Amino acid sequence: MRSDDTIFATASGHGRAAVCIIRISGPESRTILESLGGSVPEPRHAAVRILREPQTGEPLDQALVLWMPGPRSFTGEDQAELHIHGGLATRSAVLKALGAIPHCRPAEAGEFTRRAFLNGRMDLSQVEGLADVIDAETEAQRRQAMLQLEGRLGNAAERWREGILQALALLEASLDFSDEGDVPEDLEADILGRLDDLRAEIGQALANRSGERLREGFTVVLAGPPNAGKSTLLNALARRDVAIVSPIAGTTRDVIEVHCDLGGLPVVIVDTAGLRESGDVIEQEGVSRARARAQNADLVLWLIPPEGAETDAPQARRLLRIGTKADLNRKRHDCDVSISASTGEGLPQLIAALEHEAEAALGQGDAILTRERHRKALERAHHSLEAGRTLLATHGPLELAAEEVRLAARAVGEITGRVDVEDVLDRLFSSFCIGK
Ligand SMILES: Nc1nc2c(c(=O)[nH]1)N(C=O)[C@@H](CNc1ccc(C(=O)N[C@@H](CCC(=O)O)C(=O)O)cc1)CN2
Ligand SMILES: Nc1nc2c(ncn2[C@@H]2O[C@H](COP(=O)(O)OP(=O)(O)OP(=O)(O)O)[C@@H](O)[C@H]2O)c(=O)[nH]1
Ligand SMILES: [Mg+2]
Repeated sequence: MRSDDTIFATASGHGRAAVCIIRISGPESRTILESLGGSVPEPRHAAVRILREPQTGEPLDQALVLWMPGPRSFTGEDQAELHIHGGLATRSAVLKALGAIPHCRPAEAGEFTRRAFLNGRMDLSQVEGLADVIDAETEAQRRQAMLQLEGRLGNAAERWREGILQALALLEASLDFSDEGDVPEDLEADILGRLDDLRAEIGQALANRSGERLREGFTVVLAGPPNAGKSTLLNALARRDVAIVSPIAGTTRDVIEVHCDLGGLPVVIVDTAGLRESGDVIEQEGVSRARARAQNADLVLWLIPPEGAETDAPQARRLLRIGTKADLNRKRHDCDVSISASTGEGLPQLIAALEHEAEAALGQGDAILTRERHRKALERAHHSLEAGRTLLATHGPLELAAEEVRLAARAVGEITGRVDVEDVLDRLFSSFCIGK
């Protein structure tokens, strides 16, 4: 796709709506605004215009228009916005008129943000933060994403990279000045101190895994024998009728996921097939999916009906035993919590326990790293710093020590995209919606 095209897209939702925003970015933006709206308003000041079909002069709509010349715009290039009436025919008429303008084409998913990145308006970590702001479903996710969009991760990564490059400069200088390959003692101690400090800081960021989990949500799998009341509990927690409930054992076969907000924290509740040996191949497939999900869950709720469970609980990282159907007056005493999804008894306690578990695992958004990509890059940096400092301390070849430090700087640079990250870009930008 040509990056000197002028691109346009609907930036608002796609149904019938009160107002629809069409955004335009690229060199033809000003000309387009003139040919549709007659005249261009003051930069960044909204003005009302009648939009007309450029060829025929036919009025298409009344709109609020914005002119945002580059580089002081979201994309860093000339941008315009049309805030039109949100009817379907209005939208297609305006989009059709735009499509007929030379060098002007519909935008690809994430292309506005890609241009903002390419024009240096935001770094890669901020682009990820923006994607997460759009996808945030709970308050804690929004807060974490917003901190990343504001540059918390990017600034830390840049600071680390500069520190590593300074240590590298000292190392390279000593390489040039020492004929024996020996670094003066005080300089060696200085470089070692710097490398160790950086390694410790990066190690600290790596130690906090809660950012990734907050981004993805805390996964709770409901598991238990058939008829234990798993789907009934899912419906109660979701407060809507998501899963089919019946007195027939083996009702649920597919894995059903519901995203919940528990006290601002994202919790994904997963209903699964009741665990039992079954001759039915479809049910058996459901059972093996249930076991797999339980194994990967942050928490398994093992639901035990009054009559008990014939099967053992599945393998799980963490498991709470929940006695179900407490209203049947046959309460079990071998459980962490007793509930009745019919009467609501015990549900507040269960929800409080879930909130507590989620909070312990997700923290309060104080983690700097939020994706596996960040962790992988910093693990490589950490490893190279370690290798570099060991080579230096044991008077190994200085060239090799310098190379390790160089690798560390490059690995940290991947976080902001200051070094080649081509493979990451396509995947990241295509995860955006069209118009962003
Ligand atoms: N109508 C509308 N709302 C929107 C956006 C948009 O593009 N259009 N955004 C986008 O998706 C977000 C806001 N993002 C933006 C970020 C920077 C600039 C910008 O032009 N910044 C200039 C300063 C402008 C000024 O100070 O008046 C700059 O940083 O130099 C614009 C939008 C959310 N809301
Ligand atoms: N009395 C009583 N009955 C319940 C309660 N919870 C569920 N049931 C009933 O138990 C039966 C099974 O409930 P489900 O929620 O479908 O059980 P399940 O664990 O999802 O079962 P499978 O999908 O077959 O594994 C239904 O008839 C429910 O109405 C409860 O708290 N009290
Ligand atoms: Mg079920």
